[in-house]
Amino acid sequence: METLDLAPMIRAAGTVRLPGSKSISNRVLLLAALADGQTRVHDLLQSDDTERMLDALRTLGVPWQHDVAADCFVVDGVAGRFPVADADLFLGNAGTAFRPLTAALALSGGNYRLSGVPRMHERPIGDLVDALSQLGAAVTYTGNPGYPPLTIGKGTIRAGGTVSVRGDVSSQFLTALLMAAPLTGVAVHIEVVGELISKPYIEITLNLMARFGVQVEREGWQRFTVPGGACYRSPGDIHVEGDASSASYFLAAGAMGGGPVRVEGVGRNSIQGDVRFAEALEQLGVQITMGEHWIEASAPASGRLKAFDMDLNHIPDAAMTLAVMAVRCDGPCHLRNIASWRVKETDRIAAMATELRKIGVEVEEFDDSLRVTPPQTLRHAAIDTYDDHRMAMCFSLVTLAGTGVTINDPACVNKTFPGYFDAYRSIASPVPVVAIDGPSASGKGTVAARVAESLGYHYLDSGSLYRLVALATIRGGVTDDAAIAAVAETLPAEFVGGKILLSGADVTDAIRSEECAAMASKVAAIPAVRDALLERQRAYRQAPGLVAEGRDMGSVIFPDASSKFFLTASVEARAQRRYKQLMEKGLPANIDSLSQELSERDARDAARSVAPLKKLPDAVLVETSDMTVDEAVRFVAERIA
Ligand SMILES: Nc1ncnc2c1ncn2[C@@H]1O[C@H](COP(=O)(O)OP(=O)(O)OP(=O)(O)O)[C@@H](O)[C@H]1O
Ligand SMILES: Nc1ccn([C@H]2C[C@H](O)[C@@H](COP(=O)(O)O)O2)c(=O)n1
Repeated sequence: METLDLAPMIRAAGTVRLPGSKSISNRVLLLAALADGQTRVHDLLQSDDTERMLDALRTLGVPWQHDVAADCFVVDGVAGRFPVADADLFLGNAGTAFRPLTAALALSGGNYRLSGVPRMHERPIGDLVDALSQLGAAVTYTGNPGYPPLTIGKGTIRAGGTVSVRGDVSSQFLTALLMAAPLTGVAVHIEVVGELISKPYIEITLNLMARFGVQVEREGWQRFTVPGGACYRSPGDIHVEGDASSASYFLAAGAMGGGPVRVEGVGRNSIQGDVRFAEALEQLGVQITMGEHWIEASAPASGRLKAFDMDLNHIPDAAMTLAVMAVRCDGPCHLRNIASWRVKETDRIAAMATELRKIGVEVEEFDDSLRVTPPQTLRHAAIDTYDDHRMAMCFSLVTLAGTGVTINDPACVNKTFPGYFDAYRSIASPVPVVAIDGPSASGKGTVAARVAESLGYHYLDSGSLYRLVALATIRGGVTDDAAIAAVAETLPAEFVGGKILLSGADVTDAIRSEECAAMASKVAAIPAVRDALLERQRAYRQAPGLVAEGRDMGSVIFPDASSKFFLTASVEARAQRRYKQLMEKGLPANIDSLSQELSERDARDAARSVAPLKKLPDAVLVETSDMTVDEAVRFVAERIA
């Protein structure tokens, strides 16, 4: 499985042009296909879900082409009758393709077989099939009753009458019925049973049907009438708005990372319900400004995101973004009325709870709500994404809450936003790292500590971690690699006020012995030890920045470091420095044996197979043999990017 490591971010600001809305794109494609005349669709979302719809339309004999020069998709409508009357359609996990196509094909008088990925076969469709049956359609389940896959036969469509459909599981059932109703040629009255959820999505459907010439009459949200004889006519050109759900990640980034972050493609006049995410952000104190086609978000003036308790039924997709923002709020947050999460790409309530807990958040999970209590600190975790694009995009935001994350299967964002991570990195700036590597006694510790102090950055002496493992190993009499790695995994070390503690005891001087240094070099060659210490070292990357020194800071731990240095000096110069250091501490020393030990240690550190000591091509070489400490510090400080 592919994974993506995201560093902790220090701020977010900039502008993102949004990809087209998934909900609008797939509705427009189907309406354009069913319409009379040619439609030129501009700004169509190009992603897995729209590809499923485009593939299906091609299989059904609807002519369409991508006019690359004009940057639009041209669909030649079939005026309500698909040319291919017998076909197999695979629709992946695209609910916005599966439900409307089911309805349109069920009322088309052909024979079709519709299937998807395993998760699609777990997503209920029974309420839609029941409603279509009331109209005389012949739809049967080929797997579990109530779920795809489906077989559609030639039904006998009944004239007039009223059909009822449940509105409290997925609003896509009503959308599908509404869009397909004109194919019957007769008036169709639809009554919604139960409280209609996600109403803004129905507004999108009605708005787009009107753009294609079909006006639906409605009485509140309970009763809809599609008039008899209604048929779709192409509006000629149609523009797809930017995706308001995708906008939520960037607006949240502006709120969590300072901002301003502007999204272009949706704004004040959007027909998408998820633009109301901006109102939800305002309740958190976020500063929002809006134009006709853009929205901008900046952090609250107070600097604190306010805790919230909100009914989020009207913005179910964007609500996921709020669940992750809750980790930075100033108190427990309750997300209510989100039961529809359970039947989306995955059970999003369960998935969100599981993954938030991995990063150290306290989460209470209820049937239709989530309560999130922000922790003092977050920890790094590998986030499972459940083949759910929104899980991947949401969890990128924890990088603005003080920790890095690993996103498993990041390509799942292709469902709606193939370029998501590039767009995110274009507005989010990683916490800067100055990586200083080099051999023993080259002066990297001294220089790194001074540079960190002058910049006000955190400081990581990575060698001390290997020395601590070495000391624990010596003291515990541990010899085999697996046991040494286990020591590294659970190393009970603390850094308190300039002192280094192991199991609570001060070992600041003990880890500096030559015996410990030699052992450190040996345990550092064990791959499992290095793996065990990896995230522990990365956790030092915190705002406002980090200066990290060791052997593999620039190559393995922080390969994206903003500045990299390789500090070195001749063996003679380094042996002299170490000799002086020991003499000052009143410890016995011998120049020749120090030279010998340094050379052996350098050779071992440079020859090992994992993370060997070496100068990277992108590191600045600092030859300190003839430099004073002050000169070396100045040399580095002047070259920090
Ligand atoms: N440019 C320099 N000129 C003279 N002495 C220096 C210079 N840089 C460092 N020193 C001295 O050399 C000694 C070793 O330096 P330091 O501990 O910083 O090296 P190091 O590379 O971090 O070593 P190790 O990897 O063993 O921890 C210190 O006493 C330090 O003051
Ligand atoms: N990033 C690091 C840091 C240290 N080591 C190993 C190699 C050294 O011999 C030993 C002690 O380091 P020092 O305190 O002298 O910097 O630890 C490493 O492999 N990778």
